[in-house]
Amino acid sequence: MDLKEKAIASLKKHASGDAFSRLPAALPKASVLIPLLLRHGKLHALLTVRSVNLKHHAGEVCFPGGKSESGDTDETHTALREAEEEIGLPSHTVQVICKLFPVLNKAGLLITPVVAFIESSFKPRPNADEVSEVFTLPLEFFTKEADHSCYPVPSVFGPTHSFMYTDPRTGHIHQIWGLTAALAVTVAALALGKKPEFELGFDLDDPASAFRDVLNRRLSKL
Ligand SMILES: CC(C)(COP(=O)(O)O)[C@@H](O)C(=O)NCCC(=O)NCCSC(=O)CC(=O)O
Ligand SMILES: Nc1ncnc2c1ncn2[C@@H]1O[C@H](COP(=O)(O)O)[C@@H](OP(=O)(O)O)[C@H]1O
Ligand SMILES: [Mg+2]
Repeated sequence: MDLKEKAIASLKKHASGDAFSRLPAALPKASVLIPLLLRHGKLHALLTVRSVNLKHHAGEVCFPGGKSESGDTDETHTALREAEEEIGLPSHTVQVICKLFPVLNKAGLLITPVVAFIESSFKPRPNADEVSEVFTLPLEFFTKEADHSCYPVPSVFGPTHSFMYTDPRTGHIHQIWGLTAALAVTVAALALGKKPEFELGFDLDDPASAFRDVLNRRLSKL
């Protein structure tokens, strides 16, 4: 099996399917697309920098995504629609792999991560109202200790992870932390079949249990 096939097989083992379709319908929902691609024979992930003019998470690094709209058929549709709106990613060129377990953010938004492969030749067209920059980085970056720090402050699940990534293409230094870092670490570990060099805070052999526990704890407080 090549790198991409291995990643797909491994990610699919952790697919949540529709296990969470019976959560309270009143919970506001959002999706993020975690776009993976092959570059120079390695798996990479694509991230965006949010416009500084946005009301929420201004200037932060995040995956393409956003809130569910009434016309969306499901969580995957939301992720693909948002990625098309934000970075001009044509939905028909995306190979969706699976949905992972949803996470509840501090604002009470239930966020479903949708993992997908995109074409290596994709050229982003950022929508300047929402996205100021798009960059890709090797997925294995999220398994290394070198540019990583961890704070005991609880994030969506486990402690808060933070990475400082210097993009060799632009020289820009990006901080990737909180929800986005947690998702990136999880997907990197699953797709590469490689435990991070640092303590993650949950069992990688069964991330679903960690997600479910945190979600149930948060839901019981709503
Ligand atoms: C997917 C969102 C939650 C909603 O999309 P939209 O704002 O409508 O475009 C998006 O805001 C998002 O991905 N936010 C997280 C960005 C991030 O990871 N920032 C780091 C710290 S905040 C955090 O960890 C999560 C939290 O708020 O609980
Ligand atoms: N054309 C536009 N101009 C400015 N902001 C826009 C916009 N379209 C969407 N937004 C804002 O961008 C944010 C993300 O939207 P989405 O969920 O579609 O990704 C939302 O704001 P906040 O979440 O910051 O309040 C939304 O109001
Ligand atoms: Mg968005």
